[in-house]
Amino acid sequence: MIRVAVAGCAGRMGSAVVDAVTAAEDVEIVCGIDPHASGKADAFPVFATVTEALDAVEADVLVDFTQPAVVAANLAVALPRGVDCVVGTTGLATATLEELAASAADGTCLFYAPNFTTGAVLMMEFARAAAPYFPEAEVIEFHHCNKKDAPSGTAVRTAQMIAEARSPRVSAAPGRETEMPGAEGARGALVDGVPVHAVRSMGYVASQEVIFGSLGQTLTIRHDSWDRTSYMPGVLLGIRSVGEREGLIVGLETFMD
Ligand SMILES: NC(=O)C1=CN([C@@H]2O[C@H](COP(=O)(O)OP(=O)(O)OC[C@H]3O[C@@H](n4cnc5c(N)ncnc54)[C@H](OP(=O)(O)O)[C@@H]3O)[C@@H](O)[C@H]2O)C=CC1
Ligand SMILES: O=C(O)C1=N[C@H](C(=O)O)C[C@H](O)C1
Repeated sequence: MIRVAVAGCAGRMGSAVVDAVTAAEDVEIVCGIDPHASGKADAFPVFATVTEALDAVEADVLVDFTQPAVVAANLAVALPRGVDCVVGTTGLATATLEELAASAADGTCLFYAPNFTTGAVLMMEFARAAAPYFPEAEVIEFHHCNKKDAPSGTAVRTAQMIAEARSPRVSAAPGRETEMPGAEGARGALVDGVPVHAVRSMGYVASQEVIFGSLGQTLTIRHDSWDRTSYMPGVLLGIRSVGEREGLIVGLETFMD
């Protein structure tokens, strides 16, 4: 049995992780961590902080779906203790992930996936494949209105992958210089040179379009998560895989066949 602690266990993603881990036969929840849910009667103990949790309970893996402002502090407690971390919380800079991984005990893995759905991983891989052939590329991401970070972690990773793969030719699409006074941001935020547009609305879980353009043609790659169960096979794959790995790993594709 892989013993799992879930940080953010009362949240939208954390509660879905609790359900998925509970339903799986080879993994078990040993505790949850959530500041406003701690002490509530449950099938497992819930603590207010990761420190309290790991002082009280033996865990092999910490799964973190919390908030951009708190995730680094949670990982800074777990990694030096040798607890492998499976992280879905977005908003962490690559440099911060590298620093946290360097603080880990020997043999410990920090696994971060900006998106745990197979479909989004493929969308990013298709975008990487298309990037060399299209001079223009823009990302539009659509999320529920409770999301705390913009742009999304998936959009940032997509833009990075496009930037790495595209030819050095400069885009001919107009940028900030065309934005009208009072409408700054109309051309999106530039992430590694790729314009990213963030839509927030009731009705969405998570969707993204990557639009490529060249002479007389566009190519649109779109992915939709309609339900948070879409992330759970990827989260379970991460939990089952980190025990065999060490150091920083970014992206679910590392563990996909
Ligand atoms: N990688 C992926 O595939 C996905 C990533 N995400 C990311 O996961 C994160 C969580 O999203 P979501 O579930 O929607 O957010 P929620 O706000 O629904 O859940 C976050 C939970 O974490 C709790 N929390 C706050 N501080 C701490 C702490 N220090 N320790 C433990 N728990 C804490 C919150 O409590 P309280 O509200 O009381 O403060 C809340 O219950 C976001 O960064 C989101 O972008 C989301 C979906 C998929
Ligand atoms: O907050 C969310 O909901 C999601 N966050 C991740 C991100 O920022 O990319 C993954 C997915 O888009 C859902």
